[in-house]
Amino acid sequence: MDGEDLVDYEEELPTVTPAAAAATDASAADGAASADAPADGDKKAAYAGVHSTGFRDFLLKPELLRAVGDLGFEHPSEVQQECIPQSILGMDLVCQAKSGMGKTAVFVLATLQQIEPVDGEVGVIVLCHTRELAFQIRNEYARFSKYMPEVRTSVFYGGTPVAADQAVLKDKTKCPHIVVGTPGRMNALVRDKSLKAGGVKHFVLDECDKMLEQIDMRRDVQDIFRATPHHKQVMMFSATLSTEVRPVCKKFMQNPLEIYVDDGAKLTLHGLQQYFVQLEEAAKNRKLNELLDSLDFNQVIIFVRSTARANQLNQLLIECNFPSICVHGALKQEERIERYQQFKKFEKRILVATDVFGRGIDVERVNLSISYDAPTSADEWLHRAGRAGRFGTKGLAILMTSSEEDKSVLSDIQSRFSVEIPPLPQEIDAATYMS
Ligand SMILES: Nc1ncnc2c1ncn2[C@@H]1O[C@H](COP(=O)(O)OP(=O)(O)OP(=O)(O)O)[C@@H](O)[C@H]1O
Repeated sequence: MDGEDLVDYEEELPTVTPAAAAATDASAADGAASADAPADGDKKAAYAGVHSTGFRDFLLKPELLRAVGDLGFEHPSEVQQECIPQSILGMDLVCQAKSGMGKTAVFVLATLQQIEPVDGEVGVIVLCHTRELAFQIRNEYARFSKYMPEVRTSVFYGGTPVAADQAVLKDKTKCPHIVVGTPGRMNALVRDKSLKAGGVKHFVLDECDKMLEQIDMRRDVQDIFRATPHHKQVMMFSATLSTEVRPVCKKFMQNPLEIYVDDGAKLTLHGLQQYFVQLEEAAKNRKLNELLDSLDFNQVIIFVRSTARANQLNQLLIECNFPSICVHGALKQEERIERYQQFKKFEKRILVATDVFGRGIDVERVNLSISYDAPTSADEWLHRAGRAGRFGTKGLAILMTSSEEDKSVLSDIQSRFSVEIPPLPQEIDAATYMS
């Protein structure tokens, strides 16, 4: 694939006929047994997939296997079983699987397995759409590469001094072999030649639909991609890959393996209960207070549509003595990461967030996701709801609807994912959403 092809697709999106899409989906589905959890029994175990494959069967390097063991991963999930064997051989991959099913480990293991670190050379680039997610992925690399001290990983994103990134890249003894970052900062580093992409052998996009659908990010992604060598492994991941975005992804790849686990209507998480509450805008605060008082939860993320609303709501919750914190794009970068870490470490139980936290963020104890403001699309709902119920655990997602637009998003969600989202009942048995 050369650079020119990539420039073209902005104007002319390739179309996929429904029949072709169905054929692709059907063939992918053939290889992918259903991840539906049985009615009872251990959900976590059920989500591990039906084959009896263990991480050992992937013939990973001993240092990786040891790290996997330390992390307590007993069985690969279905998406891991489907993707790891080919991706560790260097095959291009486009992969869609439900939220929280362990897509990150696929590319982290695939790249660590193949990497041959050369000092002064970046061999792996991973791009994602938010700074917190980049930070989180970098931490995943740190956890999995624990027994590979020769491999250096760095994270680069905007809102931090660029000179620090440039200095790390310039110093041969510090230059990372693996770089995780957000498109804007990464492109700036490529453009000013601090990041020499000529040695890149693996190029990964996480939340790829988000990055390729948003024009400014897509431009940055394309520019970085063009700076890398023609011959390399390309892997892309998301929980939501529409039939429109799939051909766009494939333009970056050569004969990719396409894995769509639990596609389309099946994307709803089984351990997750979903409800809506119809109410007046002015009644939202009172209802939220009531929910936080009456529901049993470990940690909750409350989604709002703007920075101002995040600040206001957070203030209100703090005044009501709730252990709340907020994150949004208007905060200073160090503050954003600091708050993300506080929440992740369970120092706060309530997080009010804009959609910067809607995708990818993995906080194990979150079992409640409340959309105080409705998301703008059905796909964004799925990502938000998926912050609860990670890796097959139980959870609860509640959508507040107050306007006609909210109602239409609700009906889009129900038809897109073939789910019925009922009104929130007066009482819910905590055992049904607490793991
Ligand atoms: N095989 C496994 N066994 C146990 N836990 C696992 C396994 N694989 C991944 N996990 C854990 O499951 C959680 C979710 O994984 P991850 O964040 O990679 O999901 P994801 O598919 O990328 O989700 P999203 O689409 O929401 O970004 C993480 O905490 C991860 O450590």
